[in-house]
Amino acid sequence: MQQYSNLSHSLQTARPGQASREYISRLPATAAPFPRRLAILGSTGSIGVSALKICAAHPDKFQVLALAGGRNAKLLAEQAAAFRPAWLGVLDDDTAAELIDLLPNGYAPTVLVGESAYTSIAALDWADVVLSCIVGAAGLAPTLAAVRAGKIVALANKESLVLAGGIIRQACRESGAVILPVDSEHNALFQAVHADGLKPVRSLILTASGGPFRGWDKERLRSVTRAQALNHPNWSMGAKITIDSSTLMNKGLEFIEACHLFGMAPQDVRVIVHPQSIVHSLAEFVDGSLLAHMGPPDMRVAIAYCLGFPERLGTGLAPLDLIALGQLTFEAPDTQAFPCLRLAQEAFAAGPSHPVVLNAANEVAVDLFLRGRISYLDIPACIEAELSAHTSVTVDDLESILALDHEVRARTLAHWGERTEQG
Ligand SMILES: NC(=O)C1=CN([C@@H]2O[C@H](COP(=O)(O)OP(=O)(O)OC[C@H]3O[C@@H](n4cnc5c(N)ncnc54)[C@H](OP(=O)(O)O)[C@@H]3O)[C@@H](O)[C@H]2O)C=CC1
Ligand SMILES: CC(=O)[C@@H](O)[C@H](O)COP(=O)(O)O
Ligand SMILES: [Mn+2]
Repeated sequence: MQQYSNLSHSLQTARPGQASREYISRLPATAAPFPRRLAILGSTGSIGVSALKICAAHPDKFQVLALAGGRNAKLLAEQAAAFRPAWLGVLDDDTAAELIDLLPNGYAPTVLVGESAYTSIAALDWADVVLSCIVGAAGLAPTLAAVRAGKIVALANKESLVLAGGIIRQACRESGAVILPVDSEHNALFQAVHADGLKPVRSLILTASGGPFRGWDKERLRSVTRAQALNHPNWSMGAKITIDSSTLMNKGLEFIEACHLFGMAPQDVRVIVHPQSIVHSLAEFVDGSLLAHMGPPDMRVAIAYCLGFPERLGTGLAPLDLIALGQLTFEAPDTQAFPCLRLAQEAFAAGPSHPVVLNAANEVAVDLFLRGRISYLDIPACIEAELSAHTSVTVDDLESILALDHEVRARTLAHWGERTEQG
C-alpha cells in the first residue's frame, strides 16, 4: 500500500497548485494489492448498498471484512449472509438481537454495538480500506478513527470534513492516512486533477443539479411537501442528502468539503448549476483549460473509482448516450430563493465553529421537515437564526466539536420542534 498511500496523501496535504511534477513519476501503475479488505460504515444506506454491488461484481478484488449499519437489522443480515464479514456493527442492543436472530446458521461474526462499534471497526488492524458512508455528524468519530489508524478512507460522509476538516487533514499528515473522495463532485475533481498530473489549478467548479425546485421563487417554495422535496431529478440517494440537494445546502456542504479536501481558498471554488448532472465538476487550470469529469448520475462510478484506485473497475452501467441527452446546460445558482449555499459559504468564512453550527441546525431542521413539524422555508430560516446567534468558540478537537454539535441540536430542537405542526 505504501506507494499508493504516499501519492494520495501528498495530493490532499498540498494545494494542487503547489504540487510539483515529481508526483507524475510516482503515479502508481499497479499500487495497492488486490484483494483489498474492506470495512463499510453505513452499509445499509444508499452508498453502502451501491458499494456492495461493486464488491459483488468483483469478488476477486474485495474481501468484505466488516459491515456496520444503524438500525436496519434485516438489510444488514442479508448483506452479512451474502458477504460473510467477520465483524458487524449496529447502533443499539435491540437491533443487535434482531440481527443475530436473522443470521444464517453456522456463521457467527463478532457483533459490536453502540457508537464505539463504528470507531472500533474503522480502526480494525486488518482493514485496508474504510468506506465512511454513515449519514450526518454521526460519521465524524468513525471517519476520524479510520484516519488516525492510517487507513485508506473512501469518504462519502461529507459532514466529517464540514465539521472537522482541519483536524482530519492534520490527522492524515500524522498517520499517513489518505482520503479518496466518494462524493461525486469531489471524486470528479480528484479525477480531473489526477489526470493532469497535478498541474497548477486556478479554480474548482462544483456543479449542482439545482434540485427539484430549480427556477421556483420563494412564494412557490412556501408550500413544498415532503414528497416533492424527496423527488430528486437525477440521483437516487438517502433522505437527508436529498433534502439538502433541494435546498442547495448540499452544495454549501460540498463547497466547504472541497476547500478542505483540495486545500483551496474559498474564492477559488465556484458553484454552477448544471441541471442534467452529467458533468460532475470541473478543474480550471492556469492556461484557461477546464477539465471536466462526465458520467452517468450513478454513485457506482465514484465508489468504484475509490475502491479500485488507481485501477478502473467495471460498474455494469450503460454507456452515456450523449446524442440522446442532446444538450448540457449551465446557469448561476439562485441564492435568493435558496439561501443555504450562501449560509454555508458565510459560515466557512466566519471560522471553524460556524460550520458546526450550520451542520447541526441543518440536520435538526431537515429531520423536523421530514417529520412534518416545520415548513420547507423554515429550514433556511432555522439555520440562519442559529448562525446569527452564534459567537465563535474554539473547536480544536473531536470533543469540543461534538459538544457544540449537541448544544446546537438541543437548542434548535427546543425552539423549532415546539412550533405548530404543519398540515
Ligand atoms: N447517497 C448518495 O448518493 C451520496 C451520499 N453522500 C454522503 O454519504 C453519506 C451517506 O448518504 P446516504 O447513503 O445517502 O445515506 P442513507 O440515509 O441512505 O444511509 C445512511 C447510513 O447511515 C446509517 N446511520 C444513520 N444514522 C446513524 C447513526 N447515528 N449511527 C450509525 N449509523 C447510522 C444508516 O443505518 P440504518 O439505515 O441501518 O439505520 C445507513 O446505513 C452522507 O454523508 C451523504 O451526504 C455523498 C454523495 C452522494
Ligand atoms: C451524488 C452526489 O454526489 C450528490 O451530492 C449530488 O451532488 C446531489 O445532487 P445536487 O447537485 O442536486 O446537490
Ligand atoms: Mn455530491
